[in-house]
Amino acid sequence: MILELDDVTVSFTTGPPLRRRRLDAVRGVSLAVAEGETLGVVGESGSGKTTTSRVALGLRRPTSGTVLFDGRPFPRRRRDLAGRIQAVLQHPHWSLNPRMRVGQSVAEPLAVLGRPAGSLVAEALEQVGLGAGFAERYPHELSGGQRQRVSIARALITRPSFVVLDEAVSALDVSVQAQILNLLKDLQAEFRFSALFISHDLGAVRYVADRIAVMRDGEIVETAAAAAFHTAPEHPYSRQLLESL
Ligand SMILES: Nc1ncnc2c1ncn2[C@@H]1O[C@H](COP(=O)(O)OP(=O)(O)OP(=O)(O)O)[C@@H](O)[C@H]1O
Repeated sequence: MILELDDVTVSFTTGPPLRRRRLDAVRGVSLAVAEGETLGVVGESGSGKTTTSRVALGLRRPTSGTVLFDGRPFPRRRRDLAGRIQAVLQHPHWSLNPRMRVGQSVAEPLAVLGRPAGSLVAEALEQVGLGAGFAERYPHELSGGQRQRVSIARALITRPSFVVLDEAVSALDVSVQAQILNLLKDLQAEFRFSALFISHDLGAVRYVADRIAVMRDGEIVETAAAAAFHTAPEHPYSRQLLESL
């Protein structure tokens, strides 16, 4: 397993002083992502998806439960992961620095590791269907789909074994979404990374995931192979999601 969450709970304390209360953003979540597999997590707003993605990226420690990446707890220093985990998030204009040329943004994960970029940036831009010329552009000169392609190039440039995609296509038009999902599938076939694909959109999740976990109110109510989920979802909430598609 590349990633294993076992009985993970993340709690926050919220509310005004004297009326503080505990809120579990996720509660008792167990999931595993196998080598080369894409696990899809679907759930509506507030179901705990973003918290799950932050735990999977090692950016948030669970209040209780265990998280193993490649069989071990996350290292104390993120740098020790050496680019083995990367993220693609919803709004590329948050992850891409508006003042940096695309080439510099794509090279940044390598720079952090002290590795030379050489011809890798041009190659990465070709791989996501943009072409090397895009390296000179700024994010505001790109369409939403192109920006998300840049984010993907940037995520894959360290050849991660695991990628977390959190609402990675949700901000895009439907036709552009399909292009990006196809690109992701092609890149995964080529580079064989494992992925956690998180979205409120069951259609997108079903398109890319091998298995699907359904989240509701911080808990996983069902995990099933994508094919089985399509024909025979077990949980009433899963059926409801499928019917609303
Ligand atoms: N830092 C925080 N402090 C207090 N409560 C939080 C915090 N982060 C998340 N929560 C709460 O935990 C729950 C799950 O939040 P989370 O962001 O994981 O959900 P989500 O499924 O990603 O929703 P959305 O799609 O709207 O972002 C929500 O009720 C949210 O209000």
